[in-house]
Amino acid sequence: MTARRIFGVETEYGITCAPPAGRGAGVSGAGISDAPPSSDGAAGAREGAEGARDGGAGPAGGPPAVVTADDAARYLFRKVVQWGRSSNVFLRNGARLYLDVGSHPEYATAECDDVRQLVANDRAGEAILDEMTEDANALLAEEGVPGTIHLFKNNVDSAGNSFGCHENYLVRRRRDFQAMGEALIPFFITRQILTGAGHIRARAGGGASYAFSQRADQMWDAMSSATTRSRPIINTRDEPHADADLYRRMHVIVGDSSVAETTTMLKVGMTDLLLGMLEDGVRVRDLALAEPMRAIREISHDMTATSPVELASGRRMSALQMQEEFLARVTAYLDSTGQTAELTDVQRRVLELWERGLRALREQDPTLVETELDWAIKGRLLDRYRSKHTLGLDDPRVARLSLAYHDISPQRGLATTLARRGLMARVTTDEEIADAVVNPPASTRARLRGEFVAAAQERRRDITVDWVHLKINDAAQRTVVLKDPFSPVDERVDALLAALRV
Ligand SMILES: Nc1ncnc2c1ncn2[C@@H]1O[C@H](COP(=O)(O)OP(=O)(O)OP(=O)(O)O)[C@@H](O)[C@H]1O
Ligand SMILES: [Mg+2]
Repeated sequence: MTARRIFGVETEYGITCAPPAGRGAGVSGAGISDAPPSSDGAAGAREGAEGARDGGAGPAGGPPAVVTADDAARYLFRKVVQWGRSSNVFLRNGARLYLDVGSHPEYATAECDDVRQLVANDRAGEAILDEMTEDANALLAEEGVPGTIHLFKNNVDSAGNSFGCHENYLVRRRRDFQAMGEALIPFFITRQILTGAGHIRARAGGGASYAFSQRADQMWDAMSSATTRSRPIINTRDEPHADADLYRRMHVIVGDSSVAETTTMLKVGMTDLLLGMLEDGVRVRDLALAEPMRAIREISHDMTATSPVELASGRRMSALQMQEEFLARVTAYLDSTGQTAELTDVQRRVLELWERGLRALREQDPTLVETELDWAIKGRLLDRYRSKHTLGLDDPRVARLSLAYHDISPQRGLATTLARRGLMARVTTDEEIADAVVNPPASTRARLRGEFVAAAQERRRDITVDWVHLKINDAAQRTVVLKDPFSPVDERVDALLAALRV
């Protein structure tokens, strides 16, 4: 077995309220059949928190929304606020749900220790937010407010404002955290050729081109302790949510939100395997980039993945060659340490998809991954639609179809239909997702939090919870601090639960 690791994914969602039919309704799911997406309603997905903090502009193009993104977010969270008296709550499945600055919902999965479990928990977040969206739309209808709220699992709106999908990995504390960064920065900059969500990018002189990543153009620094003023690849703010003597939390800011489960699986799974090798002391010094922030953009824009970028050593390598190096070193490390034979099924699937994704690029044959990697699934969808209707990539109908790929609604979005038709692969089952909506991961600290939240809800008791604290708000103010995210059992929590149930 590879070393056990805790990880969690935070996803910020784009939100918009589209005008009703007649004034341009939301994108329909029809795009994958023959009819064009019905209208331009959803094209103006509003900016997320980061855009708002940066003073980003409002949406460009698309009709004016009838309800602002701020108002839509308030409708979305109305029930949550009634229930939790806050728009920042922990749920009985161990996750955190909140409304950040800039009116945009964020779901942070509970701590997971297995990639498949993480994928189910990430999808559970979508299911929870979709249910909230349906409730909010019913509320709009009741109040006679025209419009439909859409939630998008993407990273950039039509005005170019960006919002994030952050990955968190528990790593053992070492003095050479910065040295790990030497290997991780070129890894994060090049993995977009596999895990990018696909992005229609307006060209300066007119027209558009397809790029790997929505997020690449938005990153400004390699490493930094701030995510608001600067936008780093790794956030070095030291907040481990665990015993600080033993651990750090690697907070990864770069990376597109993933729609396909297999893309989430690969993104987190490949990073976990590389981290295991680096934590074991293997160094990767020779792949540092000369100009990381320039390289991240160039690599995103080059769909061949074969144009060379300059390394700090003066050597020139393509993103494809660099990812081939990372994969070769991880595979050799797993072999030489006897871990290959003990990999889990999902870890084998990660290595296989990593290899096949690179082969697809080497052979320029996206059909090798066209049901598994977001950029390829979406690229195929857009290509077929464009050739059927003879449209340019810069046509607004193509932009709307592209946006519908990210709409989390099983009715209005495309993912559910694509999966049903065998055009998008799955990792989990619907049952696993339904389970993750109500139950926390059973193997981590999240289990304790989930039980505590559930017990408090049932007894209507007032509590305060965060990643490490469980507290009953009564005269005794009993608090338990959970410094070990690996541990799903704790006698102190048993006592706390007993106190809640009296
Ligand atoms: N010790 C840990 N190691 C790795 N991941 C963790 C650990 N504890 C919690 N996590 C995960 O980290 C994520 C934290 O999400 P949260 O949105 O609260 O992030 P934050 O960076 O602390 O806060 P913010 O987004 O407000 O800046 C969750 O997905 C959670 O499961
Ligand atoms: Mg967060």
